[in-house]
Amino acid sequence: MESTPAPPLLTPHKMGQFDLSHRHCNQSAQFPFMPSVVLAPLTRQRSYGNVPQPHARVYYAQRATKGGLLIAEATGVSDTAQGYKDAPGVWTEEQVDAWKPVVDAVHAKGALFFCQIWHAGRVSNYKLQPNGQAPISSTDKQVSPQMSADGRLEEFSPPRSLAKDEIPNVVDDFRKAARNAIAAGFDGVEIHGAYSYIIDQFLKDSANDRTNEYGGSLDNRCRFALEVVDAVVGEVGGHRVGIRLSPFTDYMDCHDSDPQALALHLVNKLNDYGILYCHMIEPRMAHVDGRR
Ligand SMILES: Cc1cc2nc3c(=O)[nH]c(=O)nc-3n(C[C@H](O)[C@H](O)[C@H](O)COP(=O)(O)O)c2cc1C
Repeated sequence: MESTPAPPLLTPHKMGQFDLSHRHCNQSAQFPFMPSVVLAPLTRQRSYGNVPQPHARVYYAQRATKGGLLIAEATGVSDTAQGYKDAPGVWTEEQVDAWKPVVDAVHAKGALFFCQIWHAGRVSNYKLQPNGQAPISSTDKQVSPQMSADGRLEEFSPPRSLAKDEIPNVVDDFRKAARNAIAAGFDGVEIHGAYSYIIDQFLKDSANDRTNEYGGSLDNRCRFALEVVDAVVGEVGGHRVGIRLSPFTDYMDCHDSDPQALALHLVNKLNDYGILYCHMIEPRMAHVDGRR
């Protein structure tokens, strides 16, 4: 009987300074459905009051193995970052302290743990915002109501387009969140630049209607994303910074008229920052993927 070669999934892989026990394989003709053994970030909405709870230790430790890599669920960088009730944050001391035992539990199993730092931008509503204010974004265009996975109609509030002089504060929130994540013990951070949240809103021309240096040309639309990368790398070092991008997704009214040009422009620019990895959602997945 002909034997099929074993997929090289369980072979060690060096990712920068990190020794992983399993490869993060690409799809190939030989292995068309090659899975990844990195735990993808998955929003759980069980961090009551935006504070990680003791049950998160069990949840993440159950998914940790020696030399494995886990990416934590989208974790808010500030009190305006929230887009889902009870998503965790990493902007307060209480949140940082609450993450510590979760990170320790993952490390005790010998795995690596990155925190996905996130700002929802306009994918939010008044109820989730401090003092019931409008969500902030690249634009004041509202996301149209969307059907959620469980069949409910999700509604979003009209956002407020950030003034140019407010943008550095949001960039700084990402920087501080990265510092806090490292203080909590995470091995690194993944900047959430995908799936229609604030960074994606600046990147894509359906959601970025700005006319100043943060809108229009590719250079201008990528400016916010790259300022975030620069700030985060400056704070914690590129050797522990990854980014997730989805130029090809069309989700929450956030799409681009030329995603390939956007993707190429962005990854070329990212080369200047020496980051650890860029996880780009594949075009083939873009039409089926992207719940969050
Ligand atoms: C319930 C749920 C929550 C998710 N939360 C996040 C998240 O917090 N951050 C993120 O980048 N992606 C999130 N995603 C997207 C997943 O990480 C992943 O990209 C998607 O499920 C496709 O993965 P697959 O190709 O392995 O099925 C979420 C997906 C689901 C279904």
